[in-house]
Amino acid sequence: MDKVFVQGLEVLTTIGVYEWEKGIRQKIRFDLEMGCDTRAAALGDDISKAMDYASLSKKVSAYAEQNHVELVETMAERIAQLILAEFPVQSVRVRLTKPGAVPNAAGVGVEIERFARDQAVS
Ligand SMILES: Nc1nc2c(c(=O)[nH]1)N=C([C@H](O)[C@@H](O)CO)CN2
Repeated sequence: MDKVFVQGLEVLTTIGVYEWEKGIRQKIRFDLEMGCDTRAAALGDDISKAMDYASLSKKVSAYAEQNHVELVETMAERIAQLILAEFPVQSVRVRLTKPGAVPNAAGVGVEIERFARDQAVS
């Protein structure tokens, strides 16, 4: 499977389980990997047939800035669902890092992978 990726996308948001975290904004970092067929875009050299990583980055940043949750798991899941719903991808891997959240650790976080084929149809 071809992959389009976004590495190290940083967003400031309110995220955390502790009371002191609910009144501040903290940096989180996304590493995103989208499984999709890149051949049509490559063949036509055509952005309209591509999984546009610039547009995807904008949407992910806006969502994460504007929506406040407690757990990194919740944010990662919602971002995965947003990408599956709005972009032509077969799979998405979301790695969310919260740098500096734990003393003496460079980062903590979660990585999930979700598949379009597993989404419910309505
Ligand atoms: N599995 C998780 N553990 C913890 C989370 C989390 O989101 N998922 N969050 C916290 C706190 O918000 C922490 O980041 C503050 O330092 C603790 N454990």
